[in-house]
Amino acid sequence: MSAPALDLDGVTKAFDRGGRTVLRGVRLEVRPGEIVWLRGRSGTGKSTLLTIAGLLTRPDGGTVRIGGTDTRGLGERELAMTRATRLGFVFQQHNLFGHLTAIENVVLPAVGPRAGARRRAADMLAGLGLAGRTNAAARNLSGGERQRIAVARALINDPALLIADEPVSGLDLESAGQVLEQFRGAAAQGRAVLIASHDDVAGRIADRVVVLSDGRLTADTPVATPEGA
Ligand SMILES: Nc1ncnc2c1ncn2[C@@H]1O[C@H](COP(=O)(O)OP(=O)(O)OP(=O)(O)O)[C@@H](O)[C@H]1O
Repeated sequence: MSAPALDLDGVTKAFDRGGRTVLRGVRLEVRPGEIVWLRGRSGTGKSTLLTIAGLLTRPDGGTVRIGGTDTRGLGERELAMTRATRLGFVFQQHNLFGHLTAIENVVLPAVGPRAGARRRAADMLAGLGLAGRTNAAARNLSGGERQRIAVARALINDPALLIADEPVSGLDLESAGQVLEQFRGAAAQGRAVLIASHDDVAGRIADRVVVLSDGRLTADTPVATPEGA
């Protein structure tokens, strides 16, 4: 069996000021092709957990393995390279550059030859029903279109693990459904997907749900997929 795309073991994190311990020994595996939905009340530390899983924040203790590689020994350059080539991120605020076109935003983080990246980006945008919007400035697109472009951007380097923090928050149901379909497609291609979301709609695509409470993942319940979903 292949290594988990993400393996967190005994992860702890406290923030200096106020001395709050946010994570108290989190254990989580996400396997290739699996979609895990991370839930928890506001302020419980979901974003903190995602930034640790995404190698943007170092934990105080515990291990973070990406594709079986222990990241503790990696320096900043190696962490940055791992982030760029093996991880994809989607945030609540799509973080697109408004003055750049849709395709320019998707290609921006591409590693390797530009021409190939542009072809892949154009294919992805076409697959998202955005072929006609390829050269539109991001600021002129709807929130749902921008978030679909943000997912395409996260996939440009063919990451093994996709990490999404509140990716459908504020979107109407149809747009949210389209964004979630992209995650489902990414998982069908063998990518692992970890989504933190307050929206129950995330349950439509999740294989598992884990709940963060008091610094630990306290529940790990299979999600029933509704008929026809
Ligand atoms: N850089 C930081 N410095 C100090 N405290 C922080 C920092 N980042 C987060 N925190 C604190 O850690 C706790 C968890 O925050 P986090 O954003 O991870 O929660 P969350 O579950 O994602 O919340 P929400 O659902 O509201 O987005 C909060 O009390 C927050 O104030």
